[in-house]
Amino acid sequence: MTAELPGLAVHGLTVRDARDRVLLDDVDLTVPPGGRLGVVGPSGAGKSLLVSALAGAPPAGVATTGRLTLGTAPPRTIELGRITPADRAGLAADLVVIHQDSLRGLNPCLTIGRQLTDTLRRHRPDLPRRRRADESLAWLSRVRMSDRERVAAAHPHQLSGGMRQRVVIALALCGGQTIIVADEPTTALDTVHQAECLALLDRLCSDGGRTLVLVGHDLALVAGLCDRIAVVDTGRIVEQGPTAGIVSSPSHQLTRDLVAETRRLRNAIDG
Ligand SMILES: Nc1ncnc2c1ncn2[C@@H]1O[C@H](COP(=O)(O)OP(=O)(O)OP(=O)(O)O)[C@@H](O)[C@H]1O
Repeated sequence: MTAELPGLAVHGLTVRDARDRVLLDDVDLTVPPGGRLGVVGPSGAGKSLLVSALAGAPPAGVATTGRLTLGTAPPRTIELGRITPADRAGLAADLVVIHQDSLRGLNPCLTIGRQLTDTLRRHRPDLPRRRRADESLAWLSRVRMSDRERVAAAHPHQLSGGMRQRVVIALALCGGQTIIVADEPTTALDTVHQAECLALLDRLCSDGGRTLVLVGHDLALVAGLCDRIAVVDTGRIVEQGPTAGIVSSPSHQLTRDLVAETRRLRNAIDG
């Protein structure tokens, strides 16, 4: 990756449903290498559609146009309206999605250890086979699993929701992809586990210099991790800029409402 290339850029992303209703409207977003973009918006704004388009996997029944550029050297440009199998393989090598529902990110039939070694085999073929099990355990330590041998031997349903989400983070990061797209990665968790998972994501992304797109509806949570924020409403980016500016002087009414709600909650907690 070079400094001139974006980590990730999407241009003119438009998604229409079968009745030609526009669900995402000419979305442009750019994240520099190692940058962190938060995408915030209310329910139904189009956040999940954006994530699926970035992953090159729009839902069936919608028509997608636009261009995705991944700033690897050489840069990879993908026409989102006609994704080829080679595009999909390239995307999977560079970008990984963390979903809000940990069960969706895990195979219920395989142990956690097996899922980690399979991911390492697929994405890090350079890693000798005999080292995969140790590397899997090392990733379980990195996501703060105290009893990592037990976790490695467990199936997903034998773990708590917070543990599963930490496993999902380990699985997403162990493959070495440089771009992480996290779709409300902690929504299903209580606030303590939320904070723990976000701190992990923060640290592990920093360690690897990874590019992060963090999608969510909670402005405070997203602003805590990201250097830029884009606000999405009914399929459009209504405002974007550095986090400090968005929070201190929001210009769009939706952003003002989100900031006011965040302040109200903080004041209520502070008493
Ligand atoms: N497969 C689909 N076919 C048709 N319309 C869809 C499809 N998926 C989503 N939509 C519509 O697109 C709009 C945006 O949906 P999306 O799921 O992206 O919202 P969201 O911002 O992720 O909401 P939430 O925060 O509640 O998950 C909604 O009006 C939704 O009904």
